[in-house]
Amino acid sequence: MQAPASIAVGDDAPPASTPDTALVLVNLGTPDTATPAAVRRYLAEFLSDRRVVALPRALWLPLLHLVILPLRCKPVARKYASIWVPGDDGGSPLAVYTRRLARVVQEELPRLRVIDAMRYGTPSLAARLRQLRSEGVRRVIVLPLYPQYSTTTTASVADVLAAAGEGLQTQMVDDYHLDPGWVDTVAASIRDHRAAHGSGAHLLFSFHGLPQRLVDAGDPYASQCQASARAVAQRLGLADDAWTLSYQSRFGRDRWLEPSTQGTLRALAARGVRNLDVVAPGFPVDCIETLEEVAMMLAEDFAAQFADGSGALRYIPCLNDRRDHARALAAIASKRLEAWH
Ligand SMILES: C=CC1=C(C)c2cc3[nH]c(cc4nc(cc5[nH]c(cc1n2)c(C)c5CCC(=O)O)C(CCC(=O)O)=C4C)c(C)c3C=C
Ligand SMILES: [Fe+2]
Ligand SMILES: [Fe+2]
Repeated sequence: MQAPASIAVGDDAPPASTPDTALVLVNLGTPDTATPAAVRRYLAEFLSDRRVVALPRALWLPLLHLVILPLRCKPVARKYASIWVPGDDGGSPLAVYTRRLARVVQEELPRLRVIDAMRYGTPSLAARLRQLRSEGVRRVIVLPLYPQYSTTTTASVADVLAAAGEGLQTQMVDDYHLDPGWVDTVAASIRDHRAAHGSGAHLLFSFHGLPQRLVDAGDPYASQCQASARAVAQRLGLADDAWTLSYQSRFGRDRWLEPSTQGTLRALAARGVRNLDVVAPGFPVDCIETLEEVAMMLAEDFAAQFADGSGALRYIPCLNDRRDHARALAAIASKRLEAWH
């Protein structure tokens, strides 16, 4: 389904005189409602992307539509319902926080037009590019909200830009996994959380996983995750044995990156770590993978490792619409802008 070329309502309305340069913050995408039908629509688009699942189409598409989607859409819709943000400005957390983040980045960059877009679902990146063209925007900086580059995520945004960016001068930020402003902001969010809620005995960096096969084929994602975690730990002055990196959100039967977050939580519990802080700096905004998988399911699993009820996983929220997050992204975009002058 495609949105009309110009949807200028509410927050989407361009300022009276539209700047000729725009910044588009692109996130993965998420269902429009917490219903099995919407989840099915979203997952069908997402999981049909060859960048995400590279299996031969003749094998994968029947498996996806006849087995995976029918099995998955109902339980996943229930998960989304458990984290849905209420209110007029509510919706799926990923959509809500991406939209709010774009508004704060807009405040930081008054001379640019700043909008959000999604790789899958709505508002689609292709529709946003059409909208910007119709508003008279000539130059677009595309900033995928993936701090670490992966062929499955970042390159897929580049695919859309190549297909739908005609008539626009475009630049894309490939990654920002060691950007000093971003590293500072992640470190500050951990420090703030520890100051407010007490410091756990250990810090776990949990990143979204990836099939090992892609890493073996040269995807830089895992090494960028490691570099990000190390940089943040260094910024916090943490000793090497005070933090661990792991990968969450497995999907399918392939071998995924190790160690898994669930296995790591259990190993840390067995080692006697009772109070564990978990942060997910691969996710710029909170979503089903952080709020449901980590803050609900994995937190329960961790607590269950201690029969006397003494264990607690403390989830540190994503950067979301924090002012320093918006400033860090604005600075990354501004650097790209300078390259154009
Ligand atoms: C083969 C499958 C998948 C790959 C490869 C993959 C890579 C990948 N994903 C993200 C970020 C997010 N993924 C999210 C949800 C999600 N991811 C997959 C599968 C793969 N991801 C599925 C099936 C789902 C949907 C949820 C479910 O059915 O369990 C999300 C959250 C979306 C939301 O609506 O909240 C994010 C964000 C990265 C960064 C990445 C590769 C590096
Ligand atoms: Fe994913
Ligand atoms: Fe998940």
